[in-house]
Amino acid sequence: MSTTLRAEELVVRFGGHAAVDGVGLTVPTGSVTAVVGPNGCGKSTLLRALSRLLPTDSGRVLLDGEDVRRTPPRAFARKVALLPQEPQAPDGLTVVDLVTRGRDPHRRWYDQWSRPDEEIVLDALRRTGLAELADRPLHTLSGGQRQRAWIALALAQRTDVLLLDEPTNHLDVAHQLDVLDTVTSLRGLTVVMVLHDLGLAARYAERVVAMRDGRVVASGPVARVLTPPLLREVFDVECGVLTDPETGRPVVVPRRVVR
Ligand SMILES: Nc1ncnc2c1ncn2[C@@H]1O[C@H](COP(=O)(O)OP(=O)(O)OP(=O)(O)O)[C@@H](O)[C@H]1O
Repeated sequence: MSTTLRAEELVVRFGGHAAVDGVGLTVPTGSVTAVVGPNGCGKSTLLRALSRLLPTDSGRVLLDGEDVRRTPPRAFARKVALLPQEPQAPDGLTVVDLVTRGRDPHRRWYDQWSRPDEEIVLDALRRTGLAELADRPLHTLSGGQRQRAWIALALAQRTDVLLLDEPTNHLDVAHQLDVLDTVTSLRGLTVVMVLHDLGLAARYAERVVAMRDGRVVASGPVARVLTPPLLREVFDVECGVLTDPETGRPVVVPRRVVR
């Protein structure tokens, strides 16, 4: 487990507008990074560019030192899994069908479904609390159950890198903690996740990338980035930053908008 991910001077434009505007990023192997910033600042676009879902206008993404445009899609999918913001599945697909697809990059069309594949899928279902719902069609699930099924799919891919766009979307507080405990406790896994909840970012991430207007305003260890002046600059919100007496980690208290 030692896949390295790096972006150099990335630019992604939609029409004339640069949604990602010269972003450089080095993601330390085995670290957990939260990408934060206001609506429309380019977080999802950055994640999609990192996962090669979006072509870049300039700059490059390097995976283990190789430009990802040269990495074949299946090889890429064995190393990097993406949870997009609003994933879509064909009608009628069941939870287990979806999670089983996580094994596709690891299997050739003529390979038999193996015991290890089966165990990996069951493990992903268990870790996301979905074992009981495995045979349910996705469209019959609640929003939070469906979100967990997509996370199970990403886990079943058994990649070194997980890119998660708002993984806690639709989740109740217990499942938010469950999912983030799971993805941040898998040893050696490199996680980059977009989070709107600064409390969760402060609690789970080791590093924070703060974006505004397509650019990285600050990037580094949580306590260095989640500071009142920086939060004001990025979000136009005055915040208090306290220390959780139990964990010693920062707790962000939003106080007022200062536009
Ligand atoms: N396919 C697209 N076509 C045109 N503009 C787009 C497209 N996708 C994103 N944009 C624009 O690019 C900018 C960045 O969008 P992006 O979704 O990356 O923001 P975000 O930071 O993830 O926002 P949010 O917090 O609201 O999810 C926005 O101005 C958005 O309107």
